[in-house]
Amino acid sequence: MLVTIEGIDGSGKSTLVEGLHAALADLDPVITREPGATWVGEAVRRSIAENTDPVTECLLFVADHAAHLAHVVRPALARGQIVVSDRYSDSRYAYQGVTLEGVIPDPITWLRAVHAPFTLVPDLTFLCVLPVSEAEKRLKAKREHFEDAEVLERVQKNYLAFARAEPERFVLVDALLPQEDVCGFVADEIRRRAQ
Ligand SMILES: Nc1ncnc2c1ncn2[C@@H]1O[C@H](COP(=O)(O)OP(=O)(O)O)[C@@H](O)[C@H]1O
Ligand SMILES: Cc1cn([C@H]2C[C@H](O)[C@@H](COP(=O)(O)OP(=O)(O)O)O2)c(=O)[nH]c1=O
Repeated sequence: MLVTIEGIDGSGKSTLVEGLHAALADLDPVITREPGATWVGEAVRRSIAENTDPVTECLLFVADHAAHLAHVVRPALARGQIVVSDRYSDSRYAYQGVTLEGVIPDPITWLRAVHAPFTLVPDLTFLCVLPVSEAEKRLKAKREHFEDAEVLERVQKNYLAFARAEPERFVLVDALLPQEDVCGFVADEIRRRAQ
């Protein structure tokens, strides 16, 4: 079973995934992430740091996804393990759908077409949702660089549209709840679906 965790910067994904290590330990899941599960992530980090052009950055994110699938996700699924990924293909559709606006016509359709021949669609996707103002408050306390509020609003709008279009795959998570409640809810839902 392939489970993905999505949401805007500061929505609590890393914190949630950290909690899932303990909460799901008996299921022995492979807990992984995009970008950065393989060395290709280093190229992505560099492109983010150097503010490269949006097409180059997008294609590096896609390369990171391809390497993640080939070297981590597919082998783990073949071994019968549950895979939980902090960000996955929907991050591209939501974020690069915004960054490629005005650069490539209909970017989300293009992004889906680029992924379709080689990606694996997740069985279950948790979307952490909270007001952008709250995410920014959390991020300000934590780090220097993050997307600006206007971009995050548009990214979250994309995510919510994807969730409406695929209600059987997406589960909305109230990211304003305390960390333990978020983790408990997600862990219970993964156990229920894994049966
Ligand atoms: N449920 C929560 N309630 C309050 N603060 C949270 C919650 N989850 C995470 N945080 C805090 O918000 C900040 C961003 O969380 P993080 O997990 O890094 O988000 P993301 O990985 O989605 O960017 C961190 O400082 C974290 O401690
Ligand atoms: C995986 C992915 C991430 N991103 C963005 C989201 C973040 O702003 C940045 C780094 O991702 P990440 O390290 O997951 O940041 P965070 O912990 O805040 O969620 O890259 C994309 O734009 N496209 C993608 O496909």
